[in-house]
Parts: sequence; structure tokens; C-alpha cells
Amino acid sequence: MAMHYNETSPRKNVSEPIVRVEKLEVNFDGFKAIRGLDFALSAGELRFLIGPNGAGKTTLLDVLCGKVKPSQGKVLFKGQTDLARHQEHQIAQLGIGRKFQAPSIFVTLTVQENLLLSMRQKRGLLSTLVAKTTPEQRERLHHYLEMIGLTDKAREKAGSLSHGEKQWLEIGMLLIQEPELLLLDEPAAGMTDSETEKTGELLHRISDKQTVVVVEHDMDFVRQFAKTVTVMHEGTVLCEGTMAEVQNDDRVAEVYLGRRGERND
Ligand SMILES: Nc1ncnc2c1ncn2[C@@H]1O[C@H](COP(=O)(O)OP(=O)(O)OP(=O)(O)O)[C@@H](O)[C@H]1O
Repeated sequence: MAMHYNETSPRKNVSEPIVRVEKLEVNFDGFKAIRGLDFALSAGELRFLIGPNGAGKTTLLDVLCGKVKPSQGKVLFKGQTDLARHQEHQIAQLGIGRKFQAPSIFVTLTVQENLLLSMRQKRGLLSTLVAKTTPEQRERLHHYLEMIGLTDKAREKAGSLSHGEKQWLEIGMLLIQEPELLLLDEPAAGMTDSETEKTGELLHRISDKQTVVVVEHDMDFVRQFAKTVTVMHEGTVLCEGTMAEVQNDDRVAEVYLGRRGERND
């Protein structure tokens, strides 16, 4: 029987938001993809972003990782740092990791070589694959291999992994850099049922220590694994709450299904 993660209260008891977005606007050649959006995220949350196509979910992630610059508004990280004033690589250094849908693993390297490369990149060492691994690095490697469920495949070539395993490896490559905030775009897309289930469990394990934002279209996945859901529509936040709360919100039904009662006109 599948375990449900959304039966407890939607938010953990945490104080200052790790991210606070105020009056955000993003303009693409005159088109406002984000319009006056306010959004806050507590440290240690696992937050799902849902909403119809074109709602602005990916654009919001793009702003948080610095790929897209806002035309107006503030994007505060840990209360002080305005991300709008930083470049993408600086934001990565500040501790925000983004996983895109397109894979970026090295298929000819083994699982553990991919993880080691990713770990050393963050540390700025001149290490190569032949560099000696320190006991601390080895411990970290084992910890994250275990976390993503690939300990038994550590020495296999990344190219031989299943689609789901490749996605976990990529998440592992982000995790091993120990970001405080992790941004994921449809992490379970294209996975089998069993891989999807494992991915949901992985997200919960990650959010024990880190904050995670997931853009997701698969409502079954959201229903099973989300505690707090933010529904976006036309570049702004429509509502927020548990999946049960947002499902019962008339505005959500309207944007997903069209206006109620119109057929009786
Ligand atoms: N680089 C761009 N230039 C112009 N318009 C863009 C650009 N990126 C996104 N848009 C537009 O901004 C709006 C929001 O797009 P975004 O991809 O953020 O939505 P989304 O909620 O992630 O949608 P989906 O669920 O379909 O991925 C859309 O109308 C999209 O066409």
C-alpha cells in the first residue's frame, strides 16, 4: 500500500523564510510572464508548484536560479541577498541548485565518477578523476550514493542506468554540492510507477535537511507526495495550501477546467 505524505500539517514549524519573493515581475519583450507575484518558502519545506500551462512556474524557478532576471520586484534569499542582483554562477555558489529536465551526466563515466566530479567542482580544487579521494569525500560519496539508491551501481557506467536512475544520479550530483535550496523541474517525468514512488520518497528524504521546490504536472504524484502546494495562474499565485485545500478551491477548478456554470448561459 502506497504511503501518503500529506496527512500531517502542511508546513513545518520554521521561522524566517529561506526565500521571499515580493511583487515580482518578469517581462519577455512586453509579455508579462510573471505579474506581481508574492511567494515565500520556509527552510526545510518541500513545496510543489502546480498550475496550467504557461502559468509561469518554470519562469519562477528560472528567476530563483538567476537564469532569468526580473524586471521588477525583490527575490530575497535568507532574508538579505537579493538574487535579482546576482549572476547565475554566483547564485549556485550561494547554495541554490537547479536540475533541468535535459540530462547533464557524463554517460561514459561511472556513477561515482560523476558524483566525484560534481563534488570537486564545487570545492574549486584542481582535482581530476585520478586525484586521491579524502576520507571525508569518500564518506560524502557513500552518503549520497545511499541517499539516491545507487550504492550497488556505483561502479557502473552512467550510460547503462535506467531513465529513473539517471535522474537520481543527477539529483545526487546536485545534492553532493550540498545546496540549501534545490529546484527541480518534473523530476518524475517519464519514470515507471516504481521509480516515481522512489523519487517521491527521495524528495522527502532531501527535505529533512534541505529546502526543495518541485514544478510538477503529474497530479497523482503531487497528491501522494505534496504537503504544501502553490497553484500558479497567469504569472501570479492563485492559492496555496494542502492538496486537499487547493483541490476544493473554486478558483483552481476554474483555471483547470474552465469557468463553472458557463454552459447554462
Ligand atoms: N524566453 C521567453 N520568451 C518569451 N516568452 C516566454 C519565455 N519563456 C516563457 N515565456 C512565456 O511565459 C509564460 C510562462 O511560461 P512558463 O514556461 O514559465 O510557464 P509554466 O507554468 O512553466 O508552463 P508549462 O507548465 O507549460 O511548462 C508562457 O506564456 C510562455 O510562453
